[in-house]
Amino acid sequence: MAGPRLPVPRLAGVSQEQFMQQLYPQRKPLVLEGIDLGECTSKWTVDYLSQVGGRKEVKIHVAAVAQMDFIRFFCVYFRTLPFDKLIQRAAEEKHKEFFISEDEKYYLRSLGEDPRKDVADIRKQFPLLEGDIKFPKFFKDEQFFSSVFRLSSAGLQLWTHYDVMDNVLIQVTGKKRVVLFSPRDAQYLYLSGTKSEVLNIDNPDLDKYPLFSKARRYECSLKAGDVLFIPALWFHNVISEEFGVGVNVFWRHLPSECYDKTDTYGNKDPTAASRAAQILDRALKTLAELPEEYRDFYARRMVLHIQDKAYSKNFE
Ligand SMILES: O=C(O)CCC(=O)C(=O)O
Ligand SMILES: [Fe+2]
Repeated sequence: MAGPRLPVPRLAGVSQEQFMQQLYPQRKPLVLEGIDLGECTSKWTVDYLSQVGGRKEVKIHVAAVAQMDFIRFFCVYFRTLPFDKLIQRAAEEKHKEFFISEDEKYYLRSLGEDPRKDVADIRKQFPLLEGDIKFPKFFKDEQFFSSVFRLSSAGLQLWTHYDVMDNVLIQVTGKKRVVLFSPRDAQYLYLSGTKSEVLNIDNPDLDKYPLFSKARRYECSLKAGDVLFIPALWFHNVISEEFGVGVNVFWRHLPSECYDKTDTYGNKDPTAASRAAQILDRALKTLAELPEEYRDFYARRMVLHIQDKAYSKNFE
């Protein structure tokens, strides 16, 4: 049986004050309608983007199947294309020129100039597009982390993952379906790093992933002009129902010193969480010195201790 399904609330005409004071502190996803995004929603056609976005080489994922398999990267390839070529290919269904197959799909997540050192910022990498888009003014300027240009072929599905920044995902053109899961349901998602191993969320293999049926599934459809607020740590899985482009803006929720300074993607765990995970690995190595019966007993006691000391009492 599939888990409970819940709609993501949609709200129109939300002011900065209402967002900051009432909505943001709830740490729940929301679709915001009617936000002033500038001219991008009408201007960013395939022709316009291929002309104005330029010929610069961009790194992309090319998928021979719609559901990208990030675990084995089976049928997913990393390639580069000039931006204008990418736009044209991603917007068409069958390709005359292709890497793997005539119906391959494309995904762009834009990167910084030097992806190891710089965060993505659409205003720097695509300066001619900057004037067309206004970021929602919900956050303080100093919270800004990055702005990422995203582009996807129709039908492509991005695996379920979490990011560590607050996020406003601006759907500029095209439609997509986004399914979200609460950070509190992480125990049902079979995580591998920041990603869930359950690729087929609509028809999951429950023999392999029985707990997945307990995960509460929040769902929304985004159309051009919609903005989805994804709080940090909320899992999201995205299917592009049509070819479309979007921009997501990551904002820091915590003070900047809490984040990993080498993170350019917005998905490295806060440093205190990584340090705690390293200490836990050491604790596990120490427990391994005991025979199984004792290791099991003390491991269970440690789990109870963590639950008692570190779980929040405020969450359902
Ligand atoms: O809409 C997309 O293509 C992916 C969105 C996403 O993962 C993000 O904004 O963090
Ligand atoms: Fe994401």
